[in-house]
Amino acid sequence: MTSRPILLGIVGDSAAGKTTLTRGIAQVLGTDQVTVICTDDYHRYDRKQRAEMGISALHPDCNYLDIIEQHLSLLRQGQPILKPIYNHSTGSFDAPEYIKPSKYVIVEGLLGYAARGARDCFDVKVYLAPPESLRAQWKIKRDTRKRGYTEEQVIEQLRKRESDSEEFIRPQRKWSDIVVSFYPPDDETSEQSDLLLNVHLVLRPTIPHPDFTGILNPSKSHLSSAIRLELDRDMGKPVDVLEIDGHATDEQVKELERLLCNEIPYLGQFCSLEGNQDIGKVTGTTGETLQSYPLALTQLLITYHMLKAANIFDSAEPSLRV
Ligand SMILES: Nc1ncnc2c1ncn2[C@@H]1O[C@H](COP(=O)(O)OP(=O)(O)OP(=O)(O)O)[C@@H](O)[C@H]1O
Ligand SMILES: O=C(CO)[C@H](O)[C@H](O)COP(=O)(O)O
Repeated sequence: MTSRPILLGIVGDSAAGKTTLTRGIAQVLGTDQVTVICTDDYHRYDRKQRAEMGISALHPDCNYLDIIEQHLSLLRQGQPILKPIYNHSTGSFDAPEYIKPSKYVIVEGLLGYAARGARDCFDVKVYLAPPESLRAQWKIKRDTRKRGYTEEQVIEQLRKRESDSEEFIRPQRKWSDIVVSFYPPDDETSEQSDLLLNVHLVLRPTIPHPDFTGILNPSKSHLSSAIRLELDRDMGKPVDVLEIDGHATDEQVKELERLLCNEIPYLGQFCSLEGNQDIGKVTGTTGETLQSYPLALTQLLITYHMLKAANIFDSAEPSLRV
């Protein structure tokens, strides 16, 4: 088993779903085994300074990318870091904290793949790319409920940041091993459809993915109404695409979970239909907690890659989680 920490990158624009995805993966791996770092902590300027300078948090010049590179490299070697803290409530910085990496380190944020030295530190790289209309809906909901903004302020911020999103955030998609896009069926964007979101997973051949070819077996044709494996192109490069629809039945989800867990039985105990209560959880429109199968399966797939990178192949025992 690999003794250094395993690093997972989760990159995407603001409110693309990084924290939501991270939470479920950390639960599967064991929260005591996971260190989560958010690269918002490496903003160079506080909120007031950014407003005065007319620079957005998405701009590389607005972030200490060199310190991110250095810290990721230290974490990968198992060394501790003194991490800054950006406080989203006050818009300024708190005293830094001393962080020792656990067995797994999840680094989520806006610009994780912008510098080569940083992206080379990751064992698994994920990029989140929901349709912009859905991201705007998520951002309005999150920023008005949890970050004290009005809806008008969030819409204006999205408008002002669009050019930086296009120039600095979206190009990072090309460095990822997996592109995750949750999307509403039939272009429907009503909040009620959150639980029924489909997921489109781009699987680049930059890491070895689980053997999903069972899906193509004629004996599994009943899966195709909700689960499909296809060949496509992403940013001009050939890729496999796994589609999981929000309306997948328990039986279809179980079959996909079996394929996923075939190589790593340890993962089996976290399958969403085998009694796991935590994976795939999302907060619904009125604050209630709901479970999404496409989200659960996405979290399982990414966890599969973390365990593979750690070289845990077939243990059913949490005791292996050193
Ligand atoms: N897969 C999903 N299904 C349903 N809703 C989701 C999903 N992912 C995210 N959301 C919604 O979007 C909101 C924003 O997501 P989240 O906080 O995970 O984004 P983020 O990328 O971490 O944002 P930031 O970088 O701005 O901190 C969540 O509060 C949740 O309501
Ligand atoms: O894009 C963001 C990532 O969450 C934030 O907007 C960024 O961190 C700046 O924060 P604030 O809204 O506190 O000024």
